[in-house]
Amino acid sequence: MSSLTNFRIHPHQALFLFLSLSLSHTHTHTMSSLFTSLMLLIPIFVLFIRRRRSTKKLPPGSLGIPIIGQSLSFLRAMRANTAEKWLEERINKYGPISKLTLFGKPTVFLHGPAANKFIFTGDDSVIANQQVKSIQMILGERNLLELIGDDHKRVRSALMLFLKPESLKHSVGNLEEEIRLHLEMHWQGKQEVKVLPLMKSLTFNIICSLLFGMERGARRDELVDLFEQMVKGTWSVPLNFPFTRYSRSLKASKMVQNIVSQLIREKRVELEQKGASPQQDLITCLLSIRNDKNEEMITEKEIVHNVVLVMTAGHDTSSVLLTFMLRFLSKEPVIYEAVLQEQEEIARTKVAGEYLTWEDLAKMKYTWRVAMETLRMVSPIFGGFRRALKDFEYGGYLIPKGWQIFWASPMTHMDSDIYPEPSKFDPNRFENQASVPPYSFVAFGGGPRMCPGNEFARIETLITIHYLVTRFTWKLCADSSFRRDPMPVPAQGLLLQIQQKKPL
Ligand code: HEM
Repeated sequence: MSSLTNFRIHPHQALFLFLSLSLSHTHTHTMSSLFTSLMLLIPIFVLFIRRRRSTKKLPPGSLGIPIIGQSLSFLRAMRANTAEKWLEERINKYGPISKLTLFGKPTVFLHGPAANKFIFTGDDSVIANQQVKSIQMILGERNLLELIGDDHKRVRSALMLFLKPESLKHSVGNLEEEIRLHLEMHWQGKQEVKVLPLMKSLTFNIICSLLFGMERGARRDELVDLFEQMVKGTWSVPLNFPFTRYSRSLKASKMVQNIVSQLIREKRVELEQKGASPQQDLITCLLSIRNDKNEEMITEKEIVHNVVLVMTAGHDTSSVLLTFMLRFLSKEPVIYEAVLQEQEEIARTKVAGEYLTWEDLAKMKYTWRVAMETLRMVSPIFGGFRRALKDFEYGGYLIPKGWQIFWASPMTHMDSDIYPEPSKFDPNRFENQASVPPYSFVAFGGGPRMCPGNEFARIETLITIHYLVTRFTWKLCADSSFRRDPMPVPAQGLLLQIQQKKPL
């Protein structure tokens, strides 16, 4: 546990200490020496109690109306893309630690790299990663975000078997095929495209095909519609009444889980009866992990809930990154030229139709810096929640058991002490990554729960950008402002005028 955390001593413990000391004296001394001891101990006891009380302060701020608190005003700010300003005003008013009520629970908001470190690496017997009720009910209680201790390690290592770079190396060709197919279907021959929905469809198809081994067709189409419906309710007030965003989302989640369960049944048959390779997709890989007694180590419920999590965590995030990269590249001609040059150099080494290799991806250093700068300025994940499992102190304030702990990436990413001129788009900030202070770039989180899909996201982003800059030119054709819902959504989905300059 971080040294910043001091546990409280309960009043009965202090009293017990006091009485034990006094009584041990009665065995050996006279009444007057007992009296003297008591007189000496009373000021120490009073000081002890005072100290305890002085550390018992709750953080500044107001909890507002129970359950609702500041949720509606925060969600309004998110939708108006003023959530950074909303939080900045809090920080200016109350400092980096303040209390509020979000999504039905008393919450403490913590700001800054030290707070990020504390949250990401905190002892999980004190800070649990439990999500807000609305998210938990939608994604399922056995998803990785809800698991702690050995359960978290077991399921996370199972996912990493598939998401680690050594395994992903073999997926570059398949990934490239999905991307080419997408460009042939949705970009080739078009003059105008709406980027965000296209990127969502691309990243969803990539996940369905590479991670779930799910064929294109009616089932994938049904899944994508239900999924969109499901995601909309993740950051909402958890009121389960007919026609609320939240209840629609819960209903969609049930249907998504049914589709995934059916898929698992099919994969189990393929694995047990048709000798499918465990490496063919994530679901088959999870089904094939066995203990000494040849029992499945990841339960069916865990597979369902984690497939739903990976869909959520890996699809919208990557599509937002790609969309906003195109937006920044459209507005920054010098940076666009540098990306183009890097990608053209790689394209020149290929004959028509030849696939990119793992080594090619390693050469795309500048393009990845552009991605990191995009993530700094428009993080797909605005922030996240943890829950206090015990009373603890942080920064001199008491954080009571049961409260939520809220972190928000944009507040760190736009801090001018860490990133000079934070509103300037400058990928060279990441040229020397060692110069970025720890826990200051938190687009992928940090610590033992850092995003396990970051390498997957890197590969799909680099290959997609390679094709977009080397095969097309584009121009923004409308307003490029955006709102958060809860992911960043550009106005009109980011409309681009495009022209194909080379065959795919
Ligand atoms: C640009 C793309 C992505 C971004 C910005 C992103 C961001 C994040 C962040 C910030 C967290 C940590 C949340 C927290 O600690 O509260 C996280 C966790 C997670 N991400 Fe990603 N992610 C991306 C892509 C992906 C992909 C492609 C996958 C899967 C293929 C994925 C799967 C996960 C999972 C399973 C977790 C939970 C990890 C755990 O609790 O141990 N993410 N992601």
